[in-house]
Amino acid sequence: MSVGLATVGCIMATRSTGGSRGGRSGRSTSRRHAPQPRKGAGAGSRARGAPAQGKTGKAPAAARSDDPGSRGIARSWPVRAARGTWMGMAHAVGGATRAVGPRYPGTGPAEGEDDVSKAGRNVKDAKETGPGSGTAKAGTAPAGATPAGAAPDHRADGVGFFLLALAVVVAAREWWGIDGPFGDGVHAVVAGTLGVAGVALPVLLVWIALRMMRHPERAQANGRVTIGLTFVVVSVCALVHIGEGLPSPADDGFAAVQNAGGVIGFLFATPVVTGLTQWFAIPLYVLATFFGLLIVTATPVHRIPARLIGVYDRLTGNHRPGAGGDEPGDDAPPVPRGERGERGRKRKGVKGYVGDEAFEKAAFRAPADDAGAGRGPRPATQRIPTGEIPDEKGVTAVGPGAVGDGPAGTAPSRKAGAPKPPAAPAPMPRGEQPMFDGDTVYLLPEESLLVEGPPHKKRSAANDRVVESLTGVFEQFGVDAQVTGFTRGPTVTRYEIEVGHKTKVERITSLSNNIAYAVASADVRILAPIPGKSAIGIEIPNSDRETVVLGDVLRSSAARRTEHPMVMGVGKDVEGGYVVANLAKMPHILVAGATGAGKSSFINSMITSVLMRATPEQVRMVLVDPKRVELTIYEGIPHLITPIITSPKKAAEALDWVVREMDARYDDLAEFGYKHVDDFNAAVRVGKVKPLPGSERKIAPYPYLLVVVDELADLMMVAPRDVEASIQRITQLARAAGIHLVLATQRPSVDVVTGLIKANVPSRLAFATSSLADSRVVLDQPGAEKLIGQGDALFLPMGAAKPMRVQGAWVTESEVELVVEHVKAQLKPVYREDVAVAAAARKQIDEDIGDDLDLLLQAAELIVTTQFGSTSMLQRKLRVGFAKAGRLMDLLESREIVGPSEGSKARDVLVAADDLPSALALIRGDTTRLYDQDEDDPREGGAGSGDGTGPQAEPGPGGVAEDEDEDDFGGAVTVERDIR
Ligand SMILES: Nc1ncnc2c1ncn2[C@@H]1O[C@H](COP(=O)(O)OP(=O)(O)OP(=O)(O)O)[C@@H](O)[C@H]1O
Repeated sequence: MSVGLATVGCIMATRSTGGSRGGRSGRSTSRRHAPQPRKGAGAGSRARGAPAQGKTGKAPAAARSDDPGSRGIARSWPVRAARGTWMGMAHAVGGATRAVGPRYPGTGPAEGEDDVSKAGRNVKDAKETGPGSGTAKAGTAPAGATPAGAAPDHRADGVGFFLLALAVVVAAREWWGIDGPFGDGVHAVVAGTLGVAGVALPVLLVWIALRMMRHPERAQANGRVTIGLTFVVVSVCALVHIGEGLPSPADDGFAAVQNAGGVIGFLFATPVVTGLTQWFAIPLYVLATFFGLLIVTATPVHRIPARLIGVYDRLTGNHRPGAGGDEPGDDAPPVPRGERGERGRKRKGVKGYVGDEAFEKAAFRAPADDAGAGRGPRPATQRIPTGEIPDEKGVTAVGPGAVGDGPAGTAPSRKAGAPKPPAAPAPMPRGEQPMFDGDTVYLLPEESLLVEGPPHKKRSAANDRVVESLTGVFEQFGVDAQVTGFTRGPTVTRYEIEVGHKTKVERITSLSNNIAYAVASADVRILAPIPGKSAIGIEIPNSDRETVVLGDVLRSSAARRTEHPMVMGVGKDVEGGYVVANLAKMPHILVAGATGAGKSSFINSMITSVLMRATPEQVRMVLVDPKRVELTIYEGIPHLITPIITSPKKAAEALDWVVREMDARYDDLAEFGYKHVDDFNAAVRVGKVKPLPGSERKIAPYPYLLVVVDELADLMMVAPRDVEASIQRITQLARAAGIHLVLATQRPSVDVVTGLIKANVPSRLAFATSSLADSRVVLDQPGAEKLIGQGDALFLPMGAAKPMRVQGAWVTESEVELVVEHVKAQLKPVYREDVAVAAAARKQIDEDIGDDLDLLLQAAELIVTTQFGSTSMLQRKLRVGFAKAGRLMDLLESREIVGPSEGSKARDVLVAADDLPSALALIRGDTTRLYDQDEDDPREGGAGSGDGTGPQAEPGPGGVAEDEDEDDFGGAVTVERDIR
């Protein structure tokens, strides 16, 4: 526990703004060479840290601007003393300011932080230095941390203190009328500049100062506030000046200007009124004032009503669920990226992301004329509470960046000299979630780490040749049809054919072999008709195909439109639109395709997308890689909750752990009355979830858990029943618990992708399959057998009626390496020990069963469902010998599933068919599942009703969802039509 507490307090997730926004070089320089001071490190340590930059020959901008010492300017002692005194006073005032009012991680010791955690944090601070920071001192931040924001509270305190002093000076003259040459000078400046509005200046200065001191980390928000206030001040001065009759210094004297809108009022009001009359000027400046206030309060126009309700609730103390009043305001604790913008929203779907398309729907398409890549919100620097992972039955919850001193839970690192991973904390009572106190700064990887692809071609000579060939075929066979156009995708082009008045559509479909012959391609796919169009589509592979790079997909507006951490870049559709999907909305996906079709590449893109967009405290992963080669590159990333699992047996056990984790989450949801983990997290973040009386538990948000299995067949070979049962249980319930499965297989046969798995994994992605039968297993329809490999896929997200053809996004190994290097350099993984512990515990229970668990489960299921306790039936159905069947029967008897032997008669079956799940759970030794799911488990309701879209409630793939919009692939997917 103490180690857990010592781990981390909060992470500042910073999304770099890309090269175009500048500062990139400075940032990366500092990442590699300039360990920045952690919060709390004194100026001295900052100065000491700076020389470490010496390798590059110049210090990063942030360090240079922040630390005079780094500029090498020798200061005399009086200057240093004055500066030290000023900063000391400023920091004392700043600290006092932060100590007043609600606290949140990042601006001081969190509530409840104990000495141990503080001490632990200091240990961590001392240990954590970035790679390459050979000279880094204790107390320096991990490399890459807030270069521009080194000790933001120190700087902000200095500025804030100055503003406070200024406010006092202005108030002394403007409010209390202190006379004298100094006072007159102040009045001349204040009233001369702002006119009568200068009276409000002290209030404004105090407000800005307090804000800077209380939220030093919100550099960006402070910038926004400054812009908004500028609008307000200028507009108010202009309005006052108009109201006072537009005095001018030349005609009416400077005193008249001072008594009106000041120089600002004069400069902004006079030209507008002269040019456009005051009937235009007054509404203009009223609007500008209003606009400025919206900027200051970060209120989009459509959120004004919700904000007003929020203000009302705050004033009246009214706690309205889902209303703005309870939501974090500008001055409330910062909310993690992806969960912002929830103020004032009524709950509909997943709270906190209402209005976010990727959350509202499982799949969505952006219109073709959607703005291009590079637009949309760019996640900014922010501080977020670190990912404390809740535990199961006392499961230790540990988060990234923890530093311990024991060997347990060590993170295997492929890099020589990589920092030693921390020890896992001691187990805690069920549901306990240790808080992470202190500051850890985490930067999301820069987008520029992912390369840009070539611009998309809308037409090429190859397309013209195909049009000629198609026309030739129609002429040759006397079919009245013509090519009316085409849309070129990266891999295939869809040619649109319109048939003549009396021509049967079948005439075209029957020509498919001739068309394939004419265009010299075996992979011709005919859509008759193209959904939503009176035209036939003929998809023909491009002889000059293009690679879709992941970087472009993630930079597209479709991806930027949402900040959801589980949004991934899928690729491009057949019209060249970018496709992104929200894994949380899938909520589980089956990825299948023949060897070499592109599954692993897809999984790489998926994991890289998550690494690019999500902090370890937002998303944690369990990676299962029985092939042992595909995912090893991710070993040691802080998003991992357990080392990459390569043994199929262990993988089956890990799935079992996921079930337990899900159960633990559900217990919390039930206990605190929330239906979805997002609701729970939002409530935790605003302090609405309080530990039960007498409990010392510290409640923290749950991260999403992404479980990736890169070869389901290997798991199904070792423990089919167990794996199937775990998958079934996870997929049925896990959505509301924030747990999502990605199952990949190159053997989409019915023994691997069983009916049970299919029924519960609603989203499917089929790469080229080797047979039509495989396509049917994956998609419930043919089509995948005609795909051309190398990332060409049919994507059928949950709720979609028809699959969309996409070319999967491609990310090179070197890009992945860069991203992985970036995340690993910042935090070390902290593994959940209970994954292994649960497995060990189970082994003991199963000792007398030995390797027969799976057979025993099948036997129990057979006997209970048929209510017929016959050994020879077991022999027949399970294809086992007499001795084995007899042994199974004995085991079943020992577990009171069947009665004792009655000679040649069948044994009594003691368990009713309805109680089968409990009986199977008993055999597995899983006591947490000993309840009747259908009747007693409060969790069932939660799952289905989290947002009303549990897998069972949804139309499955192939099923037709109501309101199906052709362009709206069920909601998990966005397609952006800006073609690049
Ligand atoms: N999206 C893509 N864009 C371009 N090329 C791709 C894409 N996906 C896969 N490829 C090409 O296909 C090759 C095989 O892909 P990948 O390894 O992902 O297949 P796989 O289905 O995982 O095969 P296996 O099951 O054997 O691991 C890659 O090495 C690459 O050359």
